Parts: sequence; structure tokens; C-alpha cells
Amino acid sequence: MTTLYRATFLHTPENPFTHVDALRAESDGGLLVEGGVIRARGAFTDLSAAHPDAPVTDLRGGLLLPGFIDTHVHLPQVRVIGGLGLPLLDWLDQCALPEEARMADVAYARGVARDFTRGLVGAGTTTALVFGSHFAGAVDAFFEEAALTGLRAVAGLVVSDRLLRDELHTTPERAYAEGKALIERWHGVGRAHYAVTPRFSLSASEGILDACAALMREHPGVRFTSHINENTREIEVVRELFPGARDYLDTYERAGLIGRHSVLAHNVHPSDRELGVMAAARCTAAHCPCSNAALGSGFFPLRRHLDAGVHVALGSDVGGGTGFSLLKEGLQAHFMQNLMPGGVPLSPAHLLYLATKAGADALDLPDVGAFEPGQQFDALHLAPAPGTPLDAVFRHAASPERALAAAFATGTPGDVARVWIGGDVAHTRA
Ligand SMILES: Nc1nc2[nH]cnc2c(=O)[nH]1
Ligand SMILES: [Zn+2]
Repeated sequence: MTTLYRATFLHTPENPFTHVDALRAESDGGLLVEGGVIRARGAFTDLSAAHPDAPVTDLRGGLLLPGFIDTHVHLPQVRVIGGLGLPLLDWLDQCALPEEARMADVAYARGVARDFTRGLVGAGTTTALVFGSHFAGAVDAFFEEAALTGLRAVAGLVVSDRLLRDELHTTPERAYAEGKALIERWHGVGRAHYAVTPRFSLSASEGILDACAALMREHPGVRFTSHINENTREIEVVRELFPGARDYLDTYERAGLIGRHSVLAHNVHPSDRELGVMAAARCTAAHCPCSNAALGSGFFPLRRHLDAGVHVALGSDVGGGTGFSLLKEGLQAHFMQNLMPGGVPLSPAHLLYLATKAGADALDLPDVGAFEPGQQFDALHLAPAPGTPLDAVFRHAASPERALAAAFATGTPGDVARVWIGGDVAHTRA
């Protein structure tokens, strides 16, 4: 099936941190989509002249953006968003972990997975790197739900063997066996990919990190994700638990877990050595600015990451974060960089890149992240309700870039009118 989409669209096929004029915009643009794949892109008049028989979907009056890519979000935490006022380790004990223990019940987990995938797609997220659950049945339920909604999910079994609560602990042997079974069932099936996911070094023995590394070695192409350097107290505990490690990163590095397919969430308090190793390994820091503010974790040193050459993408970190919208994460990133000494001024192009193409690069998914011919048509149509302030800005914006800035400043999931994944409609606003 072929469709010609007519819209004001913006995308960032290049990295605005390294390329000038990285923001590409077409005010009256056309995207020719065939079988879910973008075949041609340009001015609408040119495309409609070249393809006069293609049916037109008219999306004028809003903005069409590449689907958002969330590089850090927790499946079992959708129902505990908003536990404000606690630092990380207390928030885990009091808010997150009691809910995560409920995921042992597969029927409960399936309901959570439904809330979660709807939350993501409804916010315009079309691809996500998901911290699954400590329970394999819940991870299965999530992959099944993701397949039903069409979400591109990179996810895995979360594994820990100390310092959480007993129900959430496993053993290296079980972590390996359950991980292997899930990889065989889901990795590369449809839109799913597997991510080996030790929760964080604080809750992981060397034995379980070695089991994770064995899965990575034996299954090339699976991704790796965990947390790093989020909270100063957490970092102290990790230092005590791994007296032989040079720093937090080294706890993963020594196990052989750091490489091109590694995404480390937060990294609010890195050392220069850690940044150097992350850059050399071409791994990604998932920046979660709402979570960093909500849990009081600190200011993300974006300048130091960029200067070191570390790739950075955005994550919502639901439920330490405050919701699924990467528009809100972009705005919060902008606020935090504005407020911190030596912060990086972030333009609308930077925010769009961090929410889209940067995530595609982090996850090594070249078919998504922008509107390039040959890429999948993953997109969201931002169309605020008539009479809303964002609608007023859209109707009077001097340029698509100004409208994009306003989308980050005031846009919410309520402004996401429709979402496509691989050309299929995955969400339509009620
Ligand atoms: N923000 C956040 N940090 C973590 N570190 C270990 N687990 C978590 C979690 O669930 N959320
Ligand atoms: Zn997290």
C-alpha cells in the first residue's frame, strides 16, 4: 500500500552537536510511504506531481516528527509514577520495588504491560529500550503486548542477586538460563530485540555480571543496559561492594559488558576515566533529566560527555521520571542545562535529535530515527486541540523551528493525534 503524507515535518538525520544546520524542515512537505517504508521525501507539490495516483493523507495544521525513541524506561513502574520527594535508594525501597514484586503474578504483569505500552505509544514513542521485570513471565507478557501495539521493544529480564528484596533475587545460573530462553524466544522476532539487563552493580554480584557477559558473548547482537553513577550514596555503596574496581564503570567493564551495544542510564557523576572508556567503546549515556530532578540525583554533565565524545540519548526513566513524554524530557534537559554552570545551550534541533536519531544510534537501529528514504515510517502527528495555546503558536509560528520549540515547551501526550510504526497506525487520540 502506498500513501503520500502531506505535512509540515521536521527531522534531524545529522547530529546537531557536530553538524551545523542539522534540523531539516519542510513546511508543506510530502513523504511517500510504501509498505511502511519511506520511499521519497520532498516538497508536497513535487511528490504529488511525480506520484499523481498516490492517495494523500493530509496532516496540515500540525507537525509530523519521527517517532520518539526512549532509551531508558521501566516496565513495572508505570503505576508508581509520581513518588516524589525521595532520593534513589529510598524511592526504590518504598515506591518501586514493592510494585516490582507484584509482577510475579503474570495476570497482573499483563495489565501493567498494557498500561505501559499504551503510555509509551500514546506519548509518541515508537521504540523503547525497556527495563523489563525480575520475572520471566512478565517479560514474556511485555513482549507479547509490544507486538500487539507494534512498539519496537528492546527489553530484557532484569537480574539482581543482592540488596533488593528476596522475591526479586535470582542466581547467576537462573539468570543465565532464563535470559537464554527469552533471547531464543524474542530476539530478532518481529520488531523485538533483547537487552541483557543487570539492574545495577549495587544489586549484582560478580557472578551474575559474568552470567550476563556469557549471554552477550553467546548471542551477538543482543543489547546491554544498566544504571550507572546516578546517586552519590549509590556510588559509595558500589565502591564498597567492588573494592577492586577502579570506578563504577569498571564493575561492568571488567565483566566484558561495555561496548557498542551498551546503554548506561543516568551517569550524573562520572569520572574522566569513565567518560573516556565510554567514548572509546562507543556506548551510550541515557540522559533522564526529569528523573534526575525528581530524585534529586543531580545535574547531568552533558558538556563533559560531549567533550569526551560520549554518545547521549534521552530516557524518560518512568517511574523515577515523571511520565512518558520525550517532549517533557527535552524541555527538562533544556532547563537543567540552562541552570547549571557550564551547561550546554540546547536548541530545538538538539532536543529533537536527542529524542529521535540519538536513540536510534544508541540502539543501533539504522532503519528508524529520521525521515530518510529507506527508513521505516515511524512518526507522530502533533496536532493540538483547537483553541489551546499550542494550537495558537502553531497557527502563528514564523517557522517550523519555532513551532517545534513550542512543542517541546508546552506539548503533552494530549497533543499527539496519531502515531505510526512501520506505516501502521499504532495510536489515534480518542
Ligand atoms: N532511576 C532508577 N535508578 C535505578 N537504579 C536501580 N534501579 C533503578 C530504578 O528503578 N530507577
Ligand atoms: Zn532507571
